[in-house]
Amino acid sequence: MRSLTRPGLARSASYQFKNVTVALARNMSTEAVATSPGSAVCHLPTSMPASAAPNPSLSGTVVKVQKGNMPPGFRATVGNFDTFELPQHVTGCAGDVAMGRAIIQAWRRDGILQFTMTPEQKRLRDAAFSASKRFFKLPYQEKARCVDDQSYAGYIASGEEITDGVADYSEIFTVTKDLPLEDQRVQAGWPCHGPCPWPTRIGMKNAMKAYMDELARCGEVLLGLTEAGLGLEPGALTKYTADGWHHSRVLRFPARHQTNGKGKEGRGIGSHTDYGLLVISAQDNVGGLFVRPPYQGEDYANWKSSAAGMKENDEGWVYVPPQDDCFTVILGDMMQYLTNSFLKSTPHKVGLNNAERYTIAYFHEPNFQAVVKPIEDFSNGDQSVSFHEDAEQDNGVHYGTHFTNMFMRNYPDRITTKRLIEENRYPLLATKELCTMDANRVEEL
Ligand SMILES: O=C(O)CCC(=O)C(=O)O
Ligand SMILES: [Fe+2]
Repeated sequence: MRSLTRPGLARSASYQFKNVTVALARNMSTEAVATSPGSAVCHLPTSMPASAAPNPSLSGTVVKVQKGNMPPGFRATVGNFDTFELPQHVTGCAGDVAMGRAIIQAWRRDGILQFTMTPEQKRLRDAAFSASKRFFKLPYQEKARCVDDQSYAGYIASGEEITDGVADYSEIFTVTKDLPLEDQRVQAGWPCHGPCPWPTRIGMKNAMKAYMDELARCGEVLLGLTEAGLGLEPGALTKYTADGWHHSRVLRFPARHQTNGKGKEGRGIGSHTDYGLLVISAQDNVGGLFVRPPYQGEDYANWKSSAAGMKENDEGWVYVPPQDDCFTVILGDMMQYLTNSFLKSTPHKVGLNNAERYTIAYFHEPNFQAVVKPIEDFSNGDQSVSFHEDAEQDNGVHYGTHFTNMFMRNYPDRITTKRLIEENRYPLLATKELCTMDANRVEEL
């Protein structure tokens, strides 16, 4: 097996560190477990990685897992990720800073972390998964009617989604912002804006709405902790998520065919990165997800050129074992761009297993109109990072354009893509109106 070096907190060539005190990523600073003085409400990771107990995800051991767990035909390290218990609110207390730093270290080391579900979150998750199962059991004709020609929301049949030119066998219901036809943005023909074509009778709309509202709250908490961990002003990240383009993919993966869950006839989802800030997922107990931790020398910028298909068949993937009552959180392209790759968008892929698999991925995103700009100065514990001298001299990334590009590429034959092209809507993305969030919400755009 090719040996892969992990960056830990090592500087990348384009970073300029001030006060370089580089701690080993694995050697968690004591600050990370320090409680806030006099605070009873501070919250700490439920399982902090102890430096004495190496995280197996880093051991480099290749493990063959028994049937019914890791999809057959795959070789990967089995992950054992840091698990956090999130606070209800972020106040900026010492505990928030400590947890923010621990969260950042986990993402920089593993590309993924977990947080535990509250009883209420378990209830919402169960209701959403039940609705998902009711939906996918509907007759094909009924599911196929759940399509909209202006938004990308609705049903995606198995084999319809294309990643890196190859069909994926996931069956999906996408939920995007459910905008009525009278909405001004829909009237104006803004790309991707339109209703969500919910199925009738099966209670999916209410279940998904309640689930996504709760994850939107968690997404804001995670961004708040990330701000605290990076030493940023409150709002440095969350200013982008006002009326964020949050969406979800409700997924069902069929059981594999004879092709070992790989290749044209049996791939779950090919390797890719997702587009926005955070992806918060819940999976059932079947297993199929793999993530690729940040490796030195592996640099992708999916907003510039597609990262789909990268390293798909290489060594170095980490299996994400189903973990009872935990959400996983990976990072998206906009988080990478904002932090100048200090936090990288997490490559991941899905293999088909012996049994069908259900999962729901929630995407916590910037506002569709947001133009995201890299943050010039931040810190991570003792380590300060500045991009003043190296900052890319570009005009930022327009999130709505990135989202539209991704969906047009993944669904080239969908009615939504055809209408977008026929009505020449794409150039609207470059107009001032579509590239500027409300000035009260995001300054300096
Ligand atoms: O199935 C999963 O766990 C992940 C799904 C995924 O990567 C996606 O929907 O973009
Ligand atoms: Fe994904």
